[in-house]
Amino acid sequence: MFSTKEMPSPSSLFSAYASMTASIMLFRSMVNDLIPYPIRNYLFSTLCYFFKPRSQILTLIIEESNGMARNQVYDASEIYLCTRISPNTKKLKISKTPKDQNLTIRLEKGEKIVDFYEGVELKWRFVCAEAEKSNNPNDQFLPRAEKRSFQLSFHKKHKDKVLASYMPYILERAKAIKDEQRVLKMFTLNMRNYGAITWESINLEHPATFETLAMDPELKNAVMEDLNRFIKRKEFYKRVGRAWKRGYLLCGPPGTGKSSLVAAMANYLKFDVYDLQLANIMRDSDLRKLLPATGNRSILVIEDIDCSVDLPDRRYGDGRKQPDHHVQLTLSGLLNFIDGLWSSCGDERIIIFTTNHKDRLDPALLRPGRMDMHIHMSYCSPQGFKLLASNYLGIRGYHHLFGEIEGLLNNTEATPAQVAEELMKSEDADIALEGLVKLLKRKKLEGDEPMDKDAKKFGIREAKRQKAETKRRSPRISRRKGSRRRNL
Ligand SMILES: Nc1ncnc2c1ncn2[C@@H]1O[C@H](COP(=O)(O)OP(=O)(O)OP(=O)(O)O)[C@@H](O)[C@H]1O
Ligand SMILES: [Mg+2]
Repeated sequence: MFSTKEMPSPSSLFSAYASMTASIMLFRSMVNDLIPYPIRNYLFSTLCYFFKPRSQILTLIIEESNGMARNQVYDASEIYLCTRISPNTKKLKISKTPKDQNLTIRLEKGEKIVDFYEGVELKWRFVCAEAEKSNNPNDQFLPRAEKRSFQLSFHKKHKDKVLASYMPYILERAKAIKDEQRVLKMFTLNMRNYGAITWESINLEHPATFETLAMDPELKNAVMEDLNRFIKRKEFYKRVGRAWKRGYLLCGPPGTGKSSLVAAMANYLKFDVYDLQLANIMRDSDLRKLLPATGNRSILVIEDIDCSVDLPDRRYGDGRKQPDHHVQLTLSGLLNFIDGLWSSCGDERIIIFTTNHKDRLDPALLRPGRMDMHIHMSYCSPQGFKLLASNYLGIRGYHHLFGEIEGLLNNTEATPAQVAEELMKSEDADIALEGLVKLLKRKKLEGDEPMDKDAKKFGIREAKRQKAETKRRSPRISRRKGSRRRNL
């Protein structure tokens, strides 16, 4: 403790302060005179660097484009953040183009979002700044472009986790969201003038799914599992040196759901469909052009393979016979194309052949290893009928006509298409099911149902033979013009 006597007087304190200030000013003016400005500036910023309190926050800047190319991390973040919008978000931009199925939601400038990943807090901010002025005098009247970016801030100690785990997670999630919203395309052949042939696309809006498909439940599961395995095995295919492709042969009578199954597969995998109508292909060179022009993640479908190939007398669309190099497009020729050219380009491809007559197919197609899975679509079973009744009429449980219908289905060959058609005739379940009972009884009376198993097999074979015979006799050109029903 100071006694009052020992305390410095205010006048001595003031004079000490005045002399210190004078010395500092003298020192400052000496420094200003002796040390040039850039060096002073450098020394000052270095001192600031050492004495500034250290921030524990790391901020990543994710810009929209990386020079000329778009930044995939930005696009993925934009998609991902739409799923993380909290009630605290104040402004959002929404839009929808005619092509979009859903509303597109985007953050507005300056909006913030807080996300949590494995216990780490991540703060996102959407930043929108005016782009730098262009030096090009022609651009001076154009509106200044915006430079958009996301700023992602988090504690420095999580840097590795964010870069190695959170970022890949965002890319993966964004891909899954995009796949879900993807509008599938259906490509068909477009004949141009002078015989040029190209793919033309429309949106594929076929509503068939595995849930709505009436087929043997075990077979349905087997197909779905096969597709799942195929999708997951990119690395496996690479390791064993095989092209990442899979082939299915769908066979069964007309109206058993082959085309519906193709659509269900496309909807399930979110793959585009390329419908290759072989009857329209005149030249080998068309195939060479068309097959590599198909996209990844797609299904190449060749319907009715039994009647599309081995046309010995292919003509131009106008009926003129092709001059010297008249082409016979054989199945083995096509398979060679598929094995060679098609296999060497692209990934995640599926090829599907459909046929009503497996027995008429070239053995080359049936050879083991050629098509990975043979799927037999058959007549409507009692189980299949129940699924259709539930889908079409909303009957989930019991109906008094079920017993009779199931009995009739066991003894008649009604296709799911025929059953579905009857069920669509009335919204009243009683009326629709009575209609179906009548149809099945009529089919039974007409003798569709043979007495025993062997006779039944013979009946199917005979019907097939007759149908094939009719087809063979009909002029080919009319088939090419589209007399075959295309359901996809
Ligand atoms: N298994 C099924 N499950 C549900 N609906 C089906 C089934 N099979 C056929 N249908 C109905 O019948 C219609 C025709 O079926 P689809 O075109 O799939 O038969 P397909 O086997 O391809 O016949 P085709 O051999 O004549 O090409 C479908 O649009 C669908 O409504
Ligand atoms: Mg079909």
